[in-house]
Amino acid sequence: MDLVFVRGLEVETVIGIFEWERRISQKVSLDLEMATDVSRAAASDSIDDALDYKALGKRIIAYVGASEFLLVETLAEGVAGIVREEFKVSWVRLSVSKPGALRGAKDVGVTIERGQRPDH
Ligand SMILES: Nc1nc2c(c(=O)[nH]1)N=C([C@H](O)[C@@H](O)CO)CN2
Repeated sequence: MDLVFVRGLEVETVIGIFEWERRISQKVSLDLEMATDVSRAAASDSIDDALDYKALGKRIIAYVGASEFLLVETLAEGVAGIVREEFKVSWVRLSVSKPGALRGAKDVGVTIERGQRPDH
């Protein structure tokens, strides 16, 4: 199995369960790993045969930036759905973190996996 990954994708969005959080934007950071087979793209050297991380990143930035979820769980599920349905990805592992949301911790958040992970 091959992977295309995106690490540390930072987006400003409205997110959080507290009243003060509904009035501000906060930074979330996303890490994605997506199953793919890079051999066709490697053979053709064409972006048309590749899982385009630029197009994917732009779509996620637009989605996350416009969202107003309470929980990082809901945001993660929404992003995973877009990756799987719009970009035809069979398996994705996705972390959404909210840096600084917990005093004393560098990072908090969730990691989810969706879809069938291909055999190695
Ligand atoms: N499992 C979760 N726990 C918490 C979340 C969340 O989204 N998922 N959110 C909060 C607050 O919004 C917090 O981030 C504010 O600092 C608390 N726990």
